[in-house]
Amino acid sequence: MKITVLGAAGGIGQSVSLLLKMKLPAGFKLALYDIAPVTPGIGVDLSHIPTDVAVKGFTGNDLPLALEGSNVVVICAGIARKPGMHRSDLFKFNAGVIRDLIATGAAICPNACFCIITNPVNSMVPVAAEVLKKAGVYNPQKLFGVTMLDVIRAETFVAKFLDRAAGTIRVNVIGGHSGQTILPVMSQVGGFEFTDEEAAALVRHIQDAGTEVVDAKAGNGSATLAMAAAGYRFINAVVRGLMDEENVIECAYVEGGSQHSRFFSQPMRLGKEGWYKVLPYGPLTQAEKASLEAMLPTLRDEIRMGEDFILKPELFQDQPAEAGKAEKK
Ligand SMILES: NC(=O)c1ccc[n+]([C@@H]2O[C@H](COP(=O)([O-])OP(=O)(O)OC[C@H]3O[C@@H](n4cnc5c(N)ncnc54)[C@H](O)[C@@H]3O)[C@@H](O)[C@H]2O)c1
Ligand SMILES: O=C(O)C[C@H](O)C(=O)O
Repeated sequence: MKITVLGAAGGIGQSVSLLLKMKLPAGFKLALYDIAPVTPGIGVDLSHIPTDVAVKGFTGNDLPLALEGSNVVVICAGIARKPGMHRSDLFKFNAGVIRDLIATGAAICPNACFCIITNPVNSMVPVAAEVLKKAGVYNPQKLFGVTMLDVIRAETFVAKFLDRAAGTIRVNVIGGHSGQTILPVMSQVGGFEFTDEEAAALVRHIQDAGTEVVDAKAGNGSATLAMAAAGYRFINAVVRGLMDEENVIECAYVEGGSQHSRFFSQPMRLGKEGWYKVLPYGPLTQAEKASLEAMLPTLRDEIRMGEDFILKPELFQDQPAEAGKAEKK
């Protein structure tokens, strides 16, 4: 099996590539691509780690070589937030990056699973879907927005709050990956009932965690290391599904599993052909139902923006590639 990381020279790209090189099963191939000319060197560097995962870095015009024969394509290419920015401020620049990378993926490895980390995830996945559709190769079961970072944050913060060992708590996070569209389902955390105030404080922390990192890094990027850990957990789940392991369940942002919006994040079973069954996340409390209803207009607008970028490109011609609004809480 072959995994390709696009944006592999970046903060997430290098860290997730290290995890993949160290943890993928023997016999796997790992291809790294980035426009940064250092990428072949990153491949050489990683190749000195004693695991039986063959790794090679590509740059420039060699994107097709990096994608050739790929089963899983991980995309973390593009720009990241600086303090004061909303994820949607990355839209125009990153939408162009996703459009071009996915177009090549559609031509070279149309049957791969495409896992999109690049922000704003809520809009980048619809961009990718429309490009794949135009190319006649769209399979909704193989296109994922990676929302796993919200899940690992939720699991970390809740375990700490409950004074439980890290890694012993499971939390589903539904919706999308920006501000109020991130909805951790606190009412379904096994074995504990939060008060409304406790649940609201934990939800706020999870929703604001990306901004917390952006502010703490003070202009030098956003989350990379926790994202790499989350990315590895998700890619590993996709791979285990492709290898026909049973009962592989994670949350991801996909098309076709929800009545709420065209794309929606929720728990799902992964298998030989990508995800194949979304799973219930349990009954929501009144407060959670209200939060879900409140997020839907934003989520649907962010989805429409991604679709329009491909279907109505004229709408975007006069916009600057990067604006600078404050992140909405
Ligand atoms: N889904 C999530 O939960 C999540 C979490 C953290 C960050 N992100 C997003 O991931 C993206 C990457 O973040 P980062 O911190 O690694 O950024 P980074 O700037 O460190 O790395 C981005 C890399 O992309 C490369 N790149 C740019 N255009 C490219 C292209 N056309 N082809 C190939 N490579 C290209 C750059 O050269 C750079 O190496 C950002 O959009 C960020 O907002 C998402
Ligand atoms: O917040 C960001 O811009 C990066 C990422 O989406 C995160 O949640 O950390």
